[in-house]
Amino acid sequence: MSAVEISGLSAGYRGRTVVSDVSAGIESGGWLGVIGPNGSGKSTLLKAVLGLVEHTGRVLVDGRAVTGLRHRDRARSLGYAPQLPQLPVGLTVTDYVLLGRTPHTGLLGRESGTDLDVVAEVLHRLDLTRMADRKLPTLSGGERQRAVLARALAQRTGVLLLDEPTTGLDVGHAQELLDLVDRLRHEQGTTVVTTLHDLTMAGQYAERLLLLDQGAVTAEGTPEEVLTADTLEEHYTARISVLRAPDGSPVVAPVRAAEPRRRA
Ligand SMILES: Nc1ncnc2c1ncn2[C@@H]1O[C@H](COP(=O)(O)OP(=O)(O)OP(=O)(O)O)[C@@H](O)[C@H]1O
Repeated sequence: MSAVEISGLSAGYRGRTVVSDVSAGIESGGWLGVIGPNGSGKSTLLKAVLGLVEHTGRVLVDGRAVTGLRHRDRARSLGYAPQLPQLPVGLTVTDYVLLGRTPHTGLLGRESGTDLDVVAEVLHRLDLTRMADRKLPTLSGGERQRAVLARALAQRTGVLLLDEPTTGLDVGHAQELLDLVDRLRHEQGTTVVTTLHDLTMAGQYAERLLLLDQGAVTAEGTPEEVLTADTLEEHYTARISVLRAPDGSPVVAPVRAAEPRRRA
């Protein structure tokens, strides 16, 4: 169980600020969805929470400052699945997911029976058992995406930061993955922060949404509050209708222009 408190977080690269003064609180077992157009700073915000990019401001996990944690302790409390991970070509799926256990392995760096059990369970949950011995480059894009999530889940952290976890997944596997993350938060109190481009899914799974535009928070609240046609049209420069699913949740539908655009 881990509560996350972000206050006044700004971050950037080589002196250029791309995330400005973001504050957000996520209670233990909560799910915050970070949305926003391309380049608005979503990935950078996640990296700043992890301390991977230059930043100012504060991130507390259960009241402890993340910047004060040793690398190993940080990796025990924050699990991260990046959007574009570097995948070591020579590793099998099992070896790669075992890397997620590194913060827990003993001084000699040998994996224990518990580590292997955790990996087997995570592979099973993500429907990867059949591929356990395959080399990473032989996986399809969606299978690779699930292996990246498997590695983060194997870390068994109280907080999961997932950057576009459904990229490249078909709708069934995307739902399966988000359902699994949702189960973890209900069963184990895992606190979740995801970036998602699929706004309908973001609204269906996250309890609260934070909309970034040019690095600043432009809307924050429940999916019903944030996913309005006016707000989305303004910040995404898009034509949007917000429909309702049978359960009343917002369905964000792009609307095609009446006149086809002519090529110049
Ligand atoms: N390593 C880097 N060095 C310099 N600039 C960077 C770096 N990574 C990202 N940026 C810039 O920071 C800004 C925010 O990028 P970021 O990846 O956080 O956006 P995003 O909202 O996650 O985008 P997308 O939806 O396209 O994935 C962009 O202008 C991007 O070009």
